[in-house]
Amino acid sequence: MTPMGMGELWTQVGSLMATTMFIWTIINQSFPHQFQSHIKRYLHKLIAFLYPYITITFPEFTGEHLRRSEAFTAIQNYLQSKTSIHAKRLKAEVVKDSKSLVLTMDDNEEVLDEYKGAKIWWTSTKNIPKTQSFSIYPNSDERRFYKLTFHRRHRDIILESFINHIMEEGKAVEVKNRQRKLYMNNSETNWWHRSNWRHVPLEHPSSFRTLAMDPKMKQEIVNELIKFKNGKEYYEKVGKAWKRGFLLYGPPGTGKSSMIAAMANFMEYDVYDLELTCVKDNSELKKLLIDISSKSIIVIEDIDCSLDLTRQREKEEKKEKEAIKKGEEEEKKGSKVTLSGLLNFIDGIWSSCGGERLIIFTTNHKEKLDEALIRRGRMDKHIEMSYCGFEGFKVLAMNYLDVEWHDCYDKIEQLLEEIEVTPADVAENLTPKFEGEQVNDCFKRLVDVLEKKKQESCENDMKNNGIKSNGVVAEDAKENGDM
Ligand SMILES: Nc1ncnc2c1ncn2[C@@H]1O[C@H](COP(=O)(O)OP(=O)(O)OP(=O)(O)O)[C@@H](O)[C@H]1O
Ligand SMILES: [Mg+2]
Repeated sequence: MTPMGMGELWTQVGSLMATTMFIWTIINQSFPHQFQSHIKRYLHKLIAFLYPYITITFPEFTGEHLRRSEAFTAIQNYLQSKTSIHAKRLKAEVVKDSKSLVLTMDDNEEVLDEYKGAKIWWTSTKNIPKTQSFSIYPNSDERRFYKLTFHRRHRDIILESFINHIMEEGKAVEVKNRQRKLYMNNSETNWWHRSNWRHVPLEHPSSFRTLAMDPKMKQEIVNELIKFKNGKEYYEKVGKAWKRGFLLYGPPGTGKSSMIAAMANFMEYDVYDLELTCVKDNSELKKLLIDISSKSIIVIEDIDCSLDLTRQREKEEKKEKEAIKKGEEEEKKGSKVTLSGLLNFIDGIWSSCGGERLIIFTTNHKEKLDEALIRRGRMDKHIEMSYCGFEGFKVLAMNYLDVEWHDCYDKIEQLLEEIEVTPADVAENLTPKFEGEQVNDCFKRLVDVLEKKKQESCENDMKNNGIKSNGVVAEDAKENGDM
């Protein structure tokens, strides 16, 4: 049956119902009471025979506080693709937190859907307000509904699995369409801005395709992320909170921040950039943690610089004594977050609320960090971001110059084996400096820079060896009593 056919059927059924009501009134007046119950039963059978459809209504707002219904939003998202293909009258709406316009079917439009062989009709309707009144809330009469109509023989399929199916599909579309956010912790909360986090849209273009690093390692990380994303049941089975810690370490400019952005884009997660020095104490840290949603990455960049957490346990006693000496005045300054507070943040009982989270620390000096902070289980995977190798260079050349191979590649490969240069340096030299700069010129600049670096490093080696050998000569001379 076409959607139009369905509409026509309803019109006919409407007039049939009116006729039935009319006959019913006559029966009520003319027939004795004992006949009425028989007639009533047959009339119900007749109506059910003529109209074997069931309707479920999903209103837009629910509850006393007129909250937007989750089911309505899920259906709106679920119907998007079907609406744009089948509906003739569409409505384009800007929906909160969505990165693009959402196309919905216009009022009184009808869309046919199918699920496991069952035909389903979706209609969008709106209650017209009877009275005009001013209110900050939508008029109680002026509410939209989605109506779901299906044949009663499909009752089980619809109620048992179709409703769950649309909720899941709708939520998945919402996650895909939402504008992801980059949050930073708010050092000042006041009565007009009480949230612990501020946010901006997350629009970093980094991806695993553009990341220059060992391809094997890259693939390993991607596989691990996929496993994590699909790991809800696995984490439940092993009785662990659904989160994973990554430690990214390596010299400046090797792509640690770019890796975080690539991970966020790949996972479609929000990023919470936690600046520890702005957090007053451990209890504020806990409050921040509670406000973090699931499907997110919590990042603490340069963890070795954030707080004096490095080898803190060793220093603990010494520090305590110093604190007493300096008095309370001194303690009031800066952050009072302790190592144990941070450890609790990562894997304490509170850290499991929310679920589906990655925690990433970055550092330039892994060796400076306290063992407890980075042990497996807290920072499950340690990823070294290192100097640019030939494979990484090829990715950068493709990104920046769209070149797969060039005559100078052999030379560059050899140079990259001999010297240490960061991907950031390589990228900078491959970037055309003016409109129309030739690929050859960019490669020549890079080769020149690499050769210069090689020469500098040779000179440094020679100098160091010289000092060393002079030193040895001096020592030998001392031993022999020549000096
Ligand atoms: N591995 C890489 N792949 C692609 N681009 C890179 C890579 N490493 C660095 N870059 C380029 O260099 C710039 C700086 O890199 P990034 O900020 O990721 O380095 P970092 O390791 O976080 O440095 P820092 O330790 O100073 O924070 C990036 O904007 C990016 O363009
Ligand atoms: Mg960085």
